[in-house]
Amino acid sequence: MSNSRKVVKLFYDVISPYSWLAFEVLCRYRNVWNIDLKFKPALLGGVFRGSGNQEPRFVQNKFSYLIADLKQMSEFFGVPLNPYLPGEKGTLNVMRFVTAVAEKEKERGVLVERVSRELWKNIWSTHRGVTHPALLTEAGLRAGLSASEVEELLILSKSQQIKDKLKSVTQEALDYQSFGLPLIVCHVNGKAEVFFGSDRFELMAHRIGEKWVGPHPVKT
Ligand SMILES: N[C@@H](CCC(=O)N[C@@H](CS)C(=O)NCC(=O)O)C(=O)O
Repeated sequence: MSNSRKVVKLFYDVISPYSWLAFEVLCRYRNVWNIDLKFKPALLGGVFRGSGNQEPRFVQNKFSYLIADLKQMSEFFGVPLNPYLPGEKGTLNVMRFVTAVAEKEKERGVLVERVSRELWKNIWSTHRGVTHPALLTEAGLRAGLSASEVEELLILSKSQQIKDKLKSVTQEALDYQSFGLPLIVCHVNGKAEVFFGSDRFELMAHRIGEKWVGPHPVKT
């Protein structure tokens, strides 16, 4: 294996609980595996529309299975999500906000990580929701942004630049033939390898020449 770090892109939407699981595991492994983790905020609704897929909630048996599965995965992965049917009617404004944070800090990825986590908590831990601007502000403050920074990001999130950026990242996921999220794309020797879900890490690790030791790796 070469010493150069492998680029791993995580396409996610905070409406997706499985994306949260994948996000936390990759955040843990980025200090263990020789990877360069890139956050790619995308729109799950756009991925469903663009691929012709539909939300899992429309198939009752699938939905019931997902609730039970998420309870087990939450405990196994150590991510505090309480599965339920969220009332959110789409996360367009939310993911534009996350995109604005990601664009503002460019390569660093520190704030986008914190903001995304706070938004996931709002939907999936405390069930407070996220789409109302006041809830976005509150999550931004909890993530360590100042009130004026949040205000600036909310304005930026409505700009054409950010709308186009979210569209292009969602299209990038579709170009990798995504039909849902999370989508993890690893670049190995210049070739993209694509994995759907938070349950493909063993295979992914094998493909990038790393070792999967479960969802709680020991930090080095
Ligand atoms: N088996 C995957 C399931 C991931 C999943 O169900 N993702 C949802 C969004 S939270 C999705 O996009 N589903 C589309 C589909 O299953 O067709 C995992 O464990 O992560």
